Amino acid sequence: QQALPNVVILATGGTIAGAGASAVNSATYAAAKVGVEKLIAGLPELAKVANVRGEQVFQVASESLTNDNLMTLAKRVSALSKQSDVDGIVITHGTDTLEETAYFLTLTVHTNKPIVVVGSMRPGTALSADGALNLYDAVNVAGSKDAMGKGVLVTMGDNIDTGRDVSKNVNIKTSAFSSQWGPLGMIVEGKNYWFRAPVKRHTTNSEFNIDTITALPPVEIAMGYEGVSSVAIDAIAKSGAKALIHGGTGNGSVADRIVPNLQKARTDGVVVIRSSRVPDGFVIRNAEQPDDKYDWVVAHDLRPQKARILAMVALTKTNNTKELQRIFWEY
Ligand SMILES: NC(=O)CC[C@H](N)C(=O)O
Repeated sequence: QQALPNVVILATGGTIAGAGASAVNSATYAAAKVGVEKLIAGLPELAKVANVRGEQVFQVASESLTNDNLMTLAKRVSALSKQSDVDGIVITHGTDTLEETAYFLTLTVHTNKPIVVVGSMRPGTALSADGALNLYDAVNVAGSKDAMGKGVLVTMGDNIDTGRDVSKNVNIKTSAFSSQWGPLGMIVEGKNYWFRAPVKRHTTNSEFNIDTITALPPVEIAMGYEGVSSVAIDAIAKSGAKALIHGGTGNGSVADRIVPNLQKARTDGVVVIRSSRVPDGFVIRNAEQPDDKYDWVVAHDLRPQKARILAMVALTKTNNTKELQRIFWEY
């Protein structure tokens, strides 16, 4: 149909493509089973709001996605976004690492067109499955002119969140996804209701571009906890990692006994980035630890797994810690 927007669904697997043995299997099921053609055929309402076509990019549970997968997906999104016969792109994705992929696309794909990442918490075979409405919402948003220029979006549970801010904060429940700074809006019966817009740099305003990224450097994460030892930090420092994200306690605090190990990692050329295991709030530079003195970077409000994504992308351009800190403030 002429009047409808053209939306491409890139399917990667996850529970939204999952199947259980019976309708009561909401938690015990196999992810990444149903192909994109079947997903589209199972939701005839999509054809009323967009000309939809699908591509099966992967068929995996998202915890198994690799950096290479991430680049393959982003390059495909970028290529499609340049096509005049594509108005918007939806990526169906497992929810476990959806927030990381959404942030990666936010940082690296240069387009104004809506890109929407979506998943579900229950397989389509389950009672009260959430995937159908989430996908319907995603296609609606991807085909909407008013969603243009807002970066990469996530439609879960009627909300429209930014790919940057959103995280999986609950497992099991369908209300799994939220952003500490709030959603941008809601979608109800196919209509978008916007309440705010993102201020962090994204997509067309990003200094990073997937079209010119050929490899992502290894970046690892070490957690902070009572009784922490230097085992993880020392192993990471020796592994060839270009950066180490420390998911510290509280405001990114670091146990005094492992500070020398982190200092050594830094002296040996590993970028040390202080994040926090506390989901919300943000890490203050030179509070808890003297970051200027140690030449460490703070992760702003990014959780360790999001800080890792930004660090990998930023390190494709620079390993200067002043530049990296600027990047962590801006994106
Ligand atoms: N709800 C889900 O999508 C989780 C399924 C699976 N662990 C994944 O992330 O792909």
